[in-house]
Amino acid sequence: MMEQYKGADFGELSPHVFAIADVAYREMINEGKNNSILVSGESGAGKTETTKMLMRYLAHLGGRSGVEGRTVEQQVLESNPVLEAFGNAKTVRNNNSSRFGKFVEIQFDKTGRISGAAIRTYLLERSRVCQINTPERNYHCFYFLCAAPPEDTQRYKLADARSFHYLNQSSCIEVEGINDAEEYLATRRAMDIVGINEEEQEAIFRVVAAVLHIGNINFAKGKEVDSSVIQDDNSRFHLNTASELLECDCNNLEKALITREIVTPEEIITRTLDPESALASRDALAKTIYSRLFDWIVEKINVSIGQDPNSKQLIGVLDIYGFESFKINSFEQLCINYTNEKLQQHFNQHVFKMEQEEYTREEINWSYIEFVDNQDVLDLIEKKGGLIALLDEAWYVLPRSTHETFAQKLYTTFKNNKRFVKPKLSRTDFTVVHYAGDVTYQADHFLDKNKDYVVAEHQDLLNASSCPFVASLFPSLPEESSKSSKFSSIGSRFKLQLQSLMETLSSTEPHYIRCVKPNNLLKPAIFENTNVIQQLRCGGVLEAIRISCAGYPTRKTFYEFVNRFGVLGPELLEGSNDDKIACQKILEKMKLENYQIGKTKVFLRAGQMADLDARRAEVLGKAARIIQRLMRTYIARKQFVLVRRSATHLQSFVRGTLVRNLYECMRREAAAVKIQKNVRRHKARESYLLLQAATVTLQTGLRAMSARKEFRFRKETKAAVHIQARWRCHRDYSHYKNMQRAVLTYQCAWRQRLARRELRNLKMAARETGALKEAKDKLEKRVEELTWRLGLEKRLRTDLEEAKTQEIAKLQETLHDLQLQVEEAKTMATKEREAARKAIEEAPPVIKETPVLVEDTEKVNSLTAEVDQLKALLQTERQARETAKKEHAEAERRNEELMKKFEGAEKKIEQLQDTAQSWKRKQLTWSRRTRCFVNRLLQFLLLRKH
Ligand SMILES: Nc1ncnc2c1ncn2[C@@H]1O[C@H](COP(=O)(O)OP(=O)(O)OP(=O)(O)O)[C@@H](O)[C@H]1O
Repeated sequence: MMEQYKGADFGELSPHVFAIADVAYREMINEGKNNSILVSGESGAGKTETTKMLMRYLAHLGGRSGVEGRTVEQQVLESNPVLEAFGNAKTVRNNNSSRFGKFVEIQFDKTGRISGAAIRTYLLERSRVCQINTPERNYHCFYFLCAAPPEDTQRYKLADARSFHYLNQSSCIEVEGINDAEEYLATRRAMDIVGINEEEQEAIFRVVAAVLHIGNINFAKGKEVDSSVIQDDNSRFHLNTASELLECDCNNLEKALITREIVTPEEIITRTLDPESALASRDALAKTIYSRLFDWIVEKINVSIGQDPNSKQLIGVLDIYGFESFKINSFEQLCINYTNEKLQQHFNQHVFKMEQEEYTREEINWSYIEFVDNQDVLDLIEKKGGLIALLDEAWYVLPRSTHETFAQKLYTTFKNNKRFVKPKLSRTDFTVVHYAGDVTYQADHFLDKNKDYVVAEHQDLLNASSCPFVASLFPSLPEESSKSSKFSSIGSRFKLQLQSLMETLSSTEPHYIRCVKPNNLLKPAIFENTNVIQQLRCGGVLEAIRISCAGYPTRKTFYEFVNRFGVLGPELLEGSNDDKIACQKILEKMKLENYQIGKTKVFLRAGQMADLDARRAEVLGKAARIIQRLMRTYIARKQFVLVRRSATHLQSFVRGTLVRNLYECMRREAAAVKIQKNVRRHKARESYLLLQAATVTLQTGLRAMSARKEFRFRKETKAAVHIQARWRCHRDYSHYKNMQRAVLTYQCAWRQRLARRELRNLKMAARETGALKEAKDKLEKRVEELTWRLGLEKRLRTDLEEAKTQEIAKLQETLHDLQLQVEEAKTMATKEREAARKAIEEAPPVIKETPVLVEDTEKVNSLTAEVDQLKALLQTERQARETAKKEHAEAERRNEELMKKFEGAEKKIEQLQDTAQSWKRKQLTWSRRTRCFVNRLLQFLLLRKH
């Protein structure tokens, strides 16, 4: 809704409080005038709610960012819940009735932003603190505090609201739609925003609690006449608690409640008070404390929000108590209704009187509209000799006056006043015919309620409080001022306040909002028609509508008009200096009707001004568009040139920077590549070296393995050759031995055969010839010679074999077998020799027995042949022996060669073993290096990871 009404023409949209606020704001901005919005209506008609909406709308229009997170407009808005908590109460007509008047001045700076605010309050209903009737309630703050969190209520020693006299006079404790506990917290939050700190809040609620405790102090008759004492322990408890909360002396509080000091020129007389007067004193103290507290809160809010001393423009919003007419109407109602009379008067003045007076002055064609003027009611109340004056007089001039004498005085004074009526059968009541209706007042407490002074004992008591907050509520007054203020009346003070308010309002452009209460049931959507029409009539709304329809709400001096609307016809202004004629020409050109031209002003009908404004706006709009176009062209070009130049500069700079960056990048890239290259090379080298080391180790291992294999193979081969050699040697030797044995056997057999044949031949020869005996001897010699030779041969052979055996035994144990065989052969040879010797020994007897010579010769021949054969055999044997020797020598030579080879092989093995050892050492070195490298690599990877 706010957005809808923002800047909308008045009357364009349906009536709304925002429309009024918008007009006021626009007028203030456009014409530099102060504006005020007067919200009026009956109690419960919605004035306070309307005021809050107005403030919210103005805050919306003129909102600004504030200091420390709290904006002025927020503070202004949040002042409402605080003021409502302490100044509003449930009444018969309204569950949230404002019991004080409020005028909020919202100040704006040149730009139309809210720059400060001031709240003025009027006449708080003090009597409500001590006296309420069902179904009304006391001020909300009392109930809020009683419903506060337990820690707070315990701190203030509070109990249920029903236990306090000031609250339980009415049976209404809770109000539908108000959650006191939540409201307590909301009030505290609002206090925070408004700028009342925690300490001050604490003190405020302490004072509120003290007021409740004061209300529970009761008095009983004292021993002396017209004296009183604290009634019971309960009362004393509340007395003590109140003094604790107010931080004042308990005895002094008691004394201030039950005694009075009368100052005479001679001495100070202390007078005791009867219980009734003590109660009155108690209530007076409670009322004074509460009203001072309320004033302090208002003052604090004003200080906290702050005022803008430079502000020239303001919008005032007036929310003042509505017209009241109850069953019992007292001094407060008179004041309230007096205020409403004043406001009605202001309305009349502005809407009817001043308007019509101006029409007459300007001599325009106008028939006078009648309206109900309430000036006479105001005269009755405020004029010299009026109600307020008589009230002051009754108290100030005639101290012995009672409410009855005061009523009588009224009756006599105003018996001819048509606004004053004396009700029949009444001695103290009087009726005032207000603009909104007749109200009958009971004059019973008028005199007391009009007295505006603080009992000196109360003032001294609270001024001496050790709590700075309480003491500040009752500052000590200078002697002179204390005397003068002691005798000021509430009525006259209120009159002065209203006068000041009216002056303020007169200096502003007023706007009126009339709140109409649809029903008395406090329910929505029910319209009690008679009631509504009554309110409209009483408020002069009907006349106002009439005058708006018939009258000329807008007027401008000729100069102002020409100045404002000259743009609609600039050609009409040429050649003439008369504003009046120019005005007329402009109006004719605009084809307006029913307007009037006065002596100095032009009078326009409702809506005509808006029409002219719209056309003016159109013309100005066109002109503005042209100017804007040219200006924009100029600015755009200028900006373009500037931008171009800047762009060129920027580009050159950016390009330079880019190139530098690029160069830097390239440099870094090259460096990076170099570093990468080196690192990679280093890594490749490391891995290569590692691989190489591993390969060399592997090769060494493999070579060692193959060398060992080769060595083993050679060793095996050598061993095999050796075995083969041994085996062949053994085989050949065996073969030789076998052959030898066979030869010998054969030889022996053959010789045996030959010998037998010889023997036979010899025997035959011996028998034949003795001559053969010589041959026989020769043969024997020959045999002996052969035998000797054979023996020699054998000996030589034995020696040779022995030497050979020794030699072979020295060389190798394996040749032992051969030696044994040789020895066997030797043994066998010996045996053969023996056998031959035996054969020879056996031969002579055989020869002796052969007598034949021829046979002997033949036998000698055959023997010679046989000897030749044996020689040949011996030769063959020798050759065989030679061959065996050679073979043996050959075998030895081979053996030596083999030994040499073996030694060579051993050397090679040793060499290979050395090589293997060195490889092993190298392998160990490389494995150590590899381990080292792996460790370093791991360390490097860990570092990189970190
Ligand atoms: N515009 C509104 N829309 C709905 N309800 C409203 C409106 N205005 C007022 N009310 C209701 O009427 C009640 C009384 O309104 P408000 O307190 O503003 O009256 P008031 O004229 O200020 O009375 P008083 O003179 O006693 O302070 C409000 O509590 C609310 O319930």
